[in-house]
Amino acid sequence: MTAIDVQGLSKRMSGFALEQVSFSVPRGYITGLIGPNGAGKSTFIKMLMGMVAPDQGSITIHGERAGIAGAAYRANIGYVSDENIYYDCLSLGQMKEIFKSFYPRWDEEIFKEYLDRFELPVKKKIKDCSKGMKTKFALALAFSHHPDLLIMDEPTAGLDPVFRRELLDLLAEFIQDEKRTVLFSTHLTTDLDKVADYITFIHRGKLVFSETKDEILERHLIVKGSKELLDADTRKEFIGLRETDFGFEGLTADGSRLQSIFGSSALYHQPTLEDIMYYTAKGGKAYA
Ligand SMILES: Nc1ncnc2c1ncn2[C@@H]1O[C@H](COP(=O)(O)OP(=O)(O)OP(=O)(O)O)[C@@H](O)[C@H]1O
Repeated sequence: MTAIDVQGLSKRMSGFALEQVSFSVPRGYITGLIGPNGAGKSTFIKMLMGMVAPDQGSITIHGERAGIAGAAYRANIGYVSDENIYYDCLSLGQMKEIFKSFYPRWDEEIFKEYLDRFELPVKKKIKDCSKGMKTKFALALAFSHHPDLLIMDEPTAGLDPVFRRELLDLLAEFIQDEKRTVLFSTHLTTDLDKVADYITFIHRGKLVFSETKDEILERHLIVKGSKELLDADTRKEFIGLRETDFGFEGLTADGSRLQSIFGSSALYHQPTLEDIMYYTAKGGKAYA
């Protein structure tokens, strides 16, 4: 089952273009959206939420076409923005009163539980809250209207490590019934190591891959060797290369192929998600 289906999505802005992005987010799992600064993650998330209109392509959420006009599907989405989208002059309690009127499945008891759990003072004005408190408030709101889908833009940024771990546990709990789905962007790939089932990687407005985390980690390989192994053909096998006077280290997306080419003359190890992001972003331009 698919929660989100994206087909041929394009958006042009000054100095940036999201180009022909197509992938799907499976229902019942946690998908991590990764990519370097300016890759287009927030723009993509805003398109999901109907806050930015695509130039071309379509987004379908639980079978309903997403868009600026069609607001009904949004009641089923718990959304956490990376910006403060609340009124600064209001208290948390006052903001909640406005927010809940948009959500038919609003659950006051759950909201109170999250306020306690996150230690949020209901009378505190939003402008007086720390960044982490605002994120916790956004999460409390999102969890309190029984969404089927959580879409979050860098929810773990600005959170202390203890709460970050707690949030990851909450996400794992959220998808337990296998009908609910989480999509979140992050720069903290260690968060994804812990909870993500699928990874979608966007770089310079283009989709690099969207696959299960296990498949991604299995097929990519870091290769180290002496410079004699590099020639015009073997260089093409790498997504990114770091070269020194003595040797090289590079990332390939087809580990078994490179093992059959270099055999025992090179060293191999499995990359982390951070390695994959680093080499993809730097490409051939990375030097030690
Ligand atoms: N309203 C806008 N008008 C023009 N350009 C924009 C607008 N919003 C974003 N951009 C540009 O679109 C590109 C992608 O930005 P976006 O915020 O989607 O990236 P991101 O992957 O979320 O980055 P980061 O990891 O730094 O948050 C950037 O070059 C940015 O300057």
